[in-house]
Amino acid sequence: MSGGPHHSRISKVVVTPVAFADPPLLNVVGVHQPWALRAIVEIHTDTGLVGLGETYADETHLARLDAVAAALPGTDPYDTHGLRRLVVDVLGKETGGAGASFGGMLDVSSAVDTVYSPFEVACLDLVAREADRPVSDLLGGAVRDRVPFSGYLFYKWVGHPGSTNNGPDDAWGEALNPDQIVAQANRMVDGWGFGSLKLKGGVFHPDEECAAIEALRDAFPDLPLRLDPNGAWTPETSVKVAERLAGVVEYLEDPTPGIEGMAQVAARTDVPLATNMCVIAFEHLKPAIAADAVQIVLSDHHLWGGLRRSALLGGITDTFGMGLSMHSNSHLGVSLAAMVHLAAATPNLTYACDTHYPWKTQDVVRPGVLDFEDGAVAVPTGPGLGVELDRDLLGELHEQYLTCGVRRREDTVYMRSIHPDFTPNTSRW
Ligand SMILES: O=C([O-])C(=O)C[C@H](O)[C@@H](O)C(=O)[O-]
Ligand SMILES: [Mg+2]
Repeated sequence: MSGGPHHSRISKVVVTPVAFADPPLLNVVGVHQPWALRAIVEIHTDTGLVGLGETYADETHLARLDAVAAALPGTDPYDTHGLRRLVVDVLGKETGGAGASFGGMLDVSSAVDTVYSPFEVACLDLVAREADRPVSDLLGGAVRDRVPFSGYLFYKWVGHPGSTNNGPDDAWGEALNPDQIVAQANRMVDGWGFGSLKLKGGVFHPDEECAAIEALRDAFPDLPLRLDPNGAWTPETSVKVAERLAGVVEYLEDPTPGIEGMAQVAARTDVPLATNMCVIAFEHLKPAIAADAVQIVLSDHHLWGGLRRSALLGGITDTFGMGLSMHSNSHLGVSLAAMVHLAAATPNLTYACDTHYPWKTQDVVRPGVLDFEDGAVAVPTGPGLGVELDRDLLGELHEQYLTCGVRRREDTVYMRSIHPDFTPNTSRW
């Protein structure tokens, strides 16, 4: 028998959809449903290791994850280029070559990136566990040992009308005016120690949202502030808001939709513009840079094709003298761990990252690793991502998925079930 080393192979892949209680957070397209969905990806090897990933769980996406999961056994967890080719191949077959949209908003290459991401993260978790090193070491090593996050403020209702999850009212209370937003910010800062704040806008007239930012400035004179209306304003309105909030916000995020609209605004203000809407895939970088449309890109490893491609994005923004920040969606601890390792190993990530983490009351990972102190999470130093699944909690949240009835994120549909005349506020003001 030859005495060469045994190279681990993927033996089994499990994708578990989960649902967790989500408060009624308002945004430009509606309101969060009572349940947020995620999928937890586990990749097992024939050497007995398990690597973890986390992603969205809309049913179209889930079907794609399952198709890739079925094709993975026997492959090499170190071969992430091979993994990507496999995802392209599987998605091509699944869509009959007709193209693949994700959640009705992303194009083919983004669907590949989005499906590839949790498998890549799980493979890196595996490889790092095998090497007994943290994932950040696979990304070039941590350049910081703590990753700062911003407190993510939302306008919100007191509770979900007619829903029993979270009880009729959640612990956060109503936030529909500047005083209530300041109260919410106090709770965020007191509980988590955040050193910067982001307000999700696009819900009310821009004058009201500017007043909320000004109230936050009065209440927290030293904290950097951001406002993100997700494209609710015209370029003209965006310029007016930028004039009003110049020197108050560190950046305005997606004030208006599209690279062209953002470029019109950028030409008329010195307030930096950030985006996680008009630059969401590599092919958007060239036109955005050529038009000088955005000064800051928000990375997101779930959308940009995993941790290594997000690191590549960091290199590109650095090359072109752009800022880099990090976007989030409602997520659990596996995603947070991956975000922390990526941020730790990205030298030019100079803004505090976004996170929805404080809004959730349930998780699938064992507690004690990802604690917020002074608004930052210490980079896990154990092997891999550094987080372990709690099988009981995973089972509980999977059961919630099975019974909750939600199968995709539909903020507008849910809002219309409460306010039938609602139309999304995109470019409304
Ligand atoms: O920065 C952003 O655009 C987001 O965080 C997008 C999210 O979907 C946010 O609007 C939300 O959770 O409602
Ligand atoms: Mg945004």
